[in-house]
Amino acid sequence: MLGWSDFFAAQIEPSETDLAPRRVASVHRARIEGIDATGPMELGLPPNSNTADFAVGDWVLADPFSDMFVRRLDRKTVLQRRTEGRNGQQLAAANVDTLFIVTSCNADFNPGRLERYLIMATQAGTNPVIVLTKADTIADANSFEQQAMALQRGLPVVVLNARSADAMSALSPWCRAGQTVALVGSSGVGKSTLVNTLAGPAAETIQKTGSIREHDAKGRHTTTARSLHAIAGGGWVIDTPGIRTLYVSDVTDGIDTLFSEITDLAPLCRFRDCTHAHEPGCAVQAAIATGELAADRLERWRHLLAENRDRTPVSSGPRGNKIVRKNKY
Ligand SMILES: Nc1nc2c(ncn2[C@@H]2O[C@H](COP(=O)(O)OP(=O)(O)OP(=O)(O)O)[C@@H](O)[C@H]2O)c(=O)[nH]1
Ligand SMILES: [Zn+2]
Repeated sequence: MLGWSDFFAAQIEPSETDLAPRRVASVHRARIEGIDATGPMELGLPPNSNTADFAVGDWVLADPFSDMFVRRLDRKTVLQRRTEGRNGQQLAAANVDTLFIVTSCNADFNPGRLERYLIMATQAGTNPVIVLTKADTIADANSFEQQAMALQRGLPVVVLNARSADAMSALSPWCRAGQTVALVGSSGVGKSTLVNTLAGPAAETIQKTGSIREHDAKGRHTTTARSLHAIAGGGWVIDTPGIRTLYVSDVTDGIDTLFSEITDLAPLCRFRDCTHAHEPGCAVQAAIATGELAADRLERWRHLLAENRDRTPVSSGPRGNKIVRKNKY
């Protein structure tokens, strides 16, 4: 239910069996909303807690009667976005199994941008899937599909018309019971259309029963939108504004995975610290000379490495978002 799995169940201590697991459905400045099999509820937070420590998709343990928050469970995956503020990272979504990287069969298609999304997905610990929308608007989507497949080894690529009923079945392998998906991509590529297709009638039901009416600090009535939606068949889709566009920083592992054909060649270079730029005996340059590796691919690898170096704070501690950080509760 709700994406609960052994990974989370195993974290519950014997003393915690009376507590209720709840999933974070939306995060606001002063409060968070949870959801369980019985429906949505507001989660009570201890004084001085910071809602920025929570992400949509988090699993928490709460008192089943008061809905008081007790403890957040370790995350399986976490998607973060870089910000100018405080510690430079903002939580976008947690426990996302599959990230649909959405682009369309037109001018939006940009290998460089897709590579950034792929890096981010790997870094967060989620499985990327490229979703190519608007296949119905061109005669042959094959060249887009081929280009997308060339981006990373073993990368699933789905070509579809987001507005057709087939879109649901095309994406269903990643939306099974207990699975959580999220979508990223630029404006207008069809993310909302896909969320509607996936969450469809279920989203409306939740929206109807779920919109919590309450008083904000000034005593006004506010209604808030949920960011976690049920998919027919038991999966969940996270759709928060914060997750729709994300940036690259501190992503060395993701870059290595994305450019594995370059990473694999590096040990064959004469110099161990070869930059693959001008050194003699460079296996990467040799692969470019034979046409085995595309020169623009190496160029983008170099660019992303440099960008990552510039943007990653030196004192950032253990690398990667994948590492479950000790939380303060
Ligand atoms: N023909 C066709 N139209 C599509 C397809 N996917 C989306 N559209 C249309 O493209 C427009 C933009 O789609 P949205 O779903 O709003 O795009 P979005 O990614 O959510 O955009 P933002 O909300 O700005 O991030 C809408 O008019 C959709 O109906 C598709 O596969 N084929
Ligand atoms: Zn080299």
